[in-house]
Amino acid sequence: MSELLKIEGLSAGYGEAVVLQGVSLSLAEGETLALLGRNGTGKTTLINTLAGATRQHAGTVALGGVALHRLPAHERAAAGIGWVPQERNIFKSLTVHENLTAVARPGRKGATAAPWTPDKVYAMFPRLAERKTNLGTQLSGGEQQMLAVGRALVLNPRLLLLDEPLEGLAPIIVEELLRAIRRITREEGLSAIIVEQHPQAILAISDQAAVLDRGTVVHTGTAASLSAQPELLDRLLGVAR
Ligand SMILES: Nc1ncnc2c1ncn2[C@@H]1O[C@H](COP(=O)(O)OP(=O)(O)OP(=O)(O)O)[C@@H](O)[C@H]1O
Repeated sequence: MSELLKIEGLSAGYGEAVVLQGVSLSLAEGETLALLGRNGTGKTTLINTLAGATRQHAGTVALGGVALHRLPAHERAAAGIGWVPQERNIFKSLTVHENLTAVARPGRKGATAAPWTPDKVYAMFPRLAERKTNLGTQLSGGEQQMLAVGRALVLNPRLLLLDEPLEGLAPIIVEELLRAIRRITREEGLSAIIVEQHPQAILAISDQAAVLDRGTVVHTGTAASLSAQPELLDRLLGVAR
């Protein structure tokens, strides 16, 4: 499998504050990475850095051979980044359909799966199809999250970044989103990095896992092997047993 993402010696933060220090990670095309760690260990900062929303102090990030770290944030969607931030950031004054059509980009050359269009998003999330003409303000938290994921998909990204996509959602919606994420990554073959507080649910649908602690990578390996070692997982996440 060819390498899609290569992060080397990455240090980044906010203003003069350095949060990530010497982070190196790689991800193969078509794989999903579960990015885990206790609160405040730098997971969101890493996702935001890939999206170009932090200050990068050192290191390189290559996406499909393109030097992502040299691109301003507004050029990263064209380079292949589909970002679903923790705050969702949907356009609340636009309808569901307008949210999707406002950002849609054509599919990528050479992509094997059919390109993501608003209709393909509606087929994935029938709840959104029912709410096509509703404004962002009229959506539940789960519907907003589905729309945020859909909006990243219609960019036809090479790498989907999901920052705590299940946070604060009712169990039934969590199940629906997990099924959709599995379809997007497994059946559609889209590469993704998923930050989550529910490690087992995410490890079950990921290929690789990385754990951050105080802004550095303290563990990398396959998701299956970390999932099979609950004591190691608890230790890495600082959970008392
Ligand atoms: N906008 C910001 N300005 C300055 N410091 C920040 C900012 N956002 C986060 N930090 C700091 O960066 C560190 C890492 O935070 P980050 O949000 O990346 O962690 P996290 O692992 O995603 O945690 P959580 O699970 O709580 O979201 C924390 O010490 C936090 O206080």
